[in-house]
Amino acid sequence: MAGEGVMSQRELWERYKKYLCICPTVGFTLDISRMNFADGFLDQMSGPLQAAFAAMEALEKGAIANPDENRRVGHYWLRAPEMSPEAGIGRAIRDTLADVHWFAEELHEGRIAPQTAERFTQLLVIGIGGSALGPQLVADALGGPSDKMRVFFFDNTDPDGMDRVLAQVGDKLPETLTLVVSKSGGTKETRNGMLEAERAYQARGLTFGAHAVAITGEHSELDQYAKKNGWLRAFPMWDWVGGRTSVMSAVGMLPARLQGLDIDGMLSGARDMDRETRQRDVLRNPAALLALMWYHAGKGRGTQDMVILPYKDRLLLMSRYLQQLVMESLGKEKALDGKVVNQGIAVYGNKGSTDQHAYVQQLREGVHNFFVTFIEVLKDREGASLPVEENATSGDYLLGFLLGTRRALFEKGRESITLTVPDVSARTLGALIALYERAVGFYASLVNINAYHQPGVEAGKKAAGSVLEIQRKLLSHLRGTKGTPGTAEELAAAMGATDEVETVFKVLEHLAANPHHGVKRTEGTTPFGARFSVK
Ligand SMILES: O=P(O)(O)OC[C@H]1O[C@H](O)[C@H](O)[C@@H](O)[C@@H]1O
Repeated sequence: MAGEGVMSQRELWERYKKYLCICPTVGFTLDISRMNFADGFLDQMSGPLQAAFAAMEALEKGAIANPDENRRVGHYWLRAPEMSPEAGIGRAIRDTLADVHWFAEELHEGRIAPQTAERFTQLLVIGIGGSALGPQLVADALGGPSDKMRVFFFDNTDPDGMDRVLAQVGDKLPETLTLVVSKSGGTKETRNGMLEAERAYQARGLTFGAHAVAITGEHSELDQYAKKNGWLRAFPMWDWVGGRTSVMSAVGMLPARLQGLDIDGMLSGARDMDRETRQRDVLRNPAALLALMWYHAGKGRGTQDMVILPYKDRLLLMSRYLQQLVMESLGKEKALDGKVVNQGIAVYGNKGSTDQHAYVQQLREGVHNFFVTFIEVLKDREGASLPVEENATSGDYLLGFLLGTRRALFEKGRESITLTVPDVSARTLGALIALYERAVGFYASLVNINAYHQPGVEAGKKAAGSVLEIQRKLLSHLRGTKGTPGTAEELAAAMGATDEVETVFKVLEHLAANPHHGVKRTEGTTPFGARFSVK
């Protein structure tokens, strides 16, 4: 099979009907007719898929599904606490959710109030990775003019990025609640963001703790800091919830509820999708079908990139969210049996039809290393639409462009999945997230990897730590020599770090570009001959 050149429209319609997966409880359909798998493929995969179902069932019952970290994997319990393997876990989930509702209610009513203003009206969320991407997606997808609080994010250690956000908050800082979110409680970017926020409050004569809430693991560094400094509250994160699947814990639920969003709707959408994706009949299970299509597209080795194209502005951040969920879960060096496999699937995308005017040219004609997932949203907007032409609205065009692009790609043998959802409501978003969480879990089983750890992330963090260590040594050396300038090579040698001369050079260039440490740069005859000193 090689696209519409080979299959007639009539045959495609038959294929569409044959394979369409309908999820009645959430109103989704998943169409895999434009994936060129052979007729026997689903049968062929039934053995490995049954094993994936069994592994998922064990995971949901509380098995150690993350063996490297010796942890359970409990994000499905967050929307079905009665399924958790211990009563204590179920209780913790319910109590935390009740607390989230209570806290938001108290805050909206002004019974929990800021130090000097009458009410909290703004929300600054500080976190990174799984502690930011979910909350950002939810805030952007579901937010609107009737929100109870305006939401901002620090999701990096970029000083200018933080200045930009604080400038937007502006005079409303006294009415701003800051949530600091970190499962481990030790992530440096988040720690830095917290310290920068703290300084901003102090600069206005405000006590940070009276405006701050932590969401973190018990006894973490952040938890201790929050307690010591009298923060308003700390909400828990549990070790059986991974960062990238934490959006339905307090991590996502607290900011969303504070914003005034329907978190119960989100949880119910996820719960219903979980039920749909527990079915063992593959044609009724959209998560199993997704995982199988990923396997088909990339031959179980991730050779094809996953392009996520929602035709809806509100779902713009979906691809960013899925980038972490898919790539951090599936991008692994070793299989569960220790064999080197270098697995993963690359994810990118923004939104249609916008991207049709950017990279879709390459998708149709260029290097053939991807498959597309179109996300179609049936509901155009609240209320009626303007006719932009006779019998056509802007929303009709959106569908026209989606179907047109899908056809143009398929004509060239480029495959796509089409996921159709009714709207962008809290329920739909919960179901969408749940669908991908489970698809990732199934796919990980199909390729025999641990989806729930991230050993590769540590290497970068450690290396960053040693850069900062070199900088500390360098500055103390420069201060000790009282203004004697040196080149990067001379300074590295003097510090006994000849091998690290490139790092020394990069650090010096950065220090000299910023006023804080008082490092001065004098031009040399070559770029590498510049001399550096501290006054
Ligand atoms: O929530 P935190 O502990 O601060 O972690 C934030 C993020 O950073 C880590 O490096 C992990 O790779 C992510 O999975 C995690 O979501």
